[in-house]
Amino acid sequence: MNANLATLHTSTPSDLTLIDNTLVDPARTPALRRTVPLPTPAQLRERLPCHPALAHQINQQREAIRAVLNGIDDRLLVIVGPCSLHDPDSAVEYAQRLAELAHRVGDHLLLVMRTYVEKPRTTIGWKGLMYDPHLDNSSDMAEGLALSRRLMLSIAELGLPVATELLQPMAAGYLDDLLGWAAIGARTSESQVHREMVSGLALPVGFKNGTDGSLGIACDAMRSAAHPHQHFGMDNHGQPALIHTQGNADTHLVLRGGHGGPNYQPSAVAAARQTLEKQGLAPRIIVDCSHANSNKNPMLQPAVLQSVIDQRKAGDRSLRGVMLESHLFDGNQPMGADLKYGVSVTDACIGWAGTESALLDAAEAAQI
Ligand SMILES: O=C[C@H](O)[C@H](O)COP(=O)(O)O
Ligand SMILES: C=C(OP(=O)(O)O)C(=O)O
Repeated sequence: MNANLATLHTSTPSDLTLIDNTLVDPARTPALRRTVPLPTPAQLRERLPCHPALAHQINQQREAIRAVLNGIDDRLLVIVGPCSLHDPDSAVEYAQRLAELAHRVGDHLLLVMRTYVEKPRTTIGWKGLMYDPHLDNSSDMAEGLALSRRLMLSIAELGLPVATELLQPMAAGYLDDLLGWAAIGARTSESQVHREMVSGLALPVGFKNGTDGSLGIACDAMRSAAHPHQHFGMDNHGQPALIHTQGNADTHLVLRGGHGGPNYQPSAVAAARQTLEKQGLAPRIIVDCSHANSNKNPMLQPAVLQSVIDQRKAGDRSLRGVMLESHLFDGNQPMGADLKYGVSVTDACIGWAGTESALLDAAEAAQI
């Protein structure tokens, strides 16, 4: 017999043990999978409630974002903030500065804070505050969920609309009542499960083009999410459920560039607009000034923002908003023991000084 085959582990029926009504081989299964119970979305919402006045504010913010996306309000939507939140103190300090700036530029720009607590990874890496709030691979997700919700509540209390990427559909119920806007990222726009989830969300959602630059998956996503779905899911009490959704009419395209380069230039935006129109989709476009649109060089983001403003001034009203990755200080840093305050631990960001000046310039340019 082949020596490799002889060393293969083979279980006999008597080795099998009943765990959770499933017969498993205990010599193998525990090493592959371990489960830790988490609170349900309803339990977390009860512990950290969104009180009626705040819920009313969030509904009004969703309406304001819809009005911008639909061209009823001529302001530019600006979804701005850290690539990821990793430290509550710097997140709140950032939010305080942004809330103050939001008032100053509010006649021309509608500011929404990126409050990203889940990170999609190309391969592996830190997955965000929700998954690993102590930043040490201890993966205290119960604390991560609570901390994420607490932070979003604090940011919303400052009067800012809250934006995030919804990456894990089962986690959406812990946070979605606090969101003014959400993104489906480049790595998940093609996913049926995400499209189903979006079809049941009562908020505006941007679908990003794929990492290869393809618009088709985001357009398909918008068409799919506009429809009612019946899908498998979990209700807010943690019960597996058949979910019936109504369809979401408030989706839009987010151009983030791709492997072939940026797609914010006038020719790329015109092509995107035509693609949307050909498919009967509303020409609502947001440009992500970061990622492949800035070749991951955060210092190029203001130039991308300027191009969007110039295109709007030249008459392109399909451009309804921008995204910027911004933190208190420029750049990023590797995850480690001595983290610098206010510096991103994921993608490099533009610092507050550069952010503030780019947004003040944008507001001024919008009035001319
Ligand atoms: O915006 C963040 C990153 O671009 C995204 O999470 C992918 O990151 P990674 O390629 O470092 O895994
Ligand atoms: C991951 C992000 O973007 P994308 O999906 O475009 O890579 C992000 O905005 O954090």
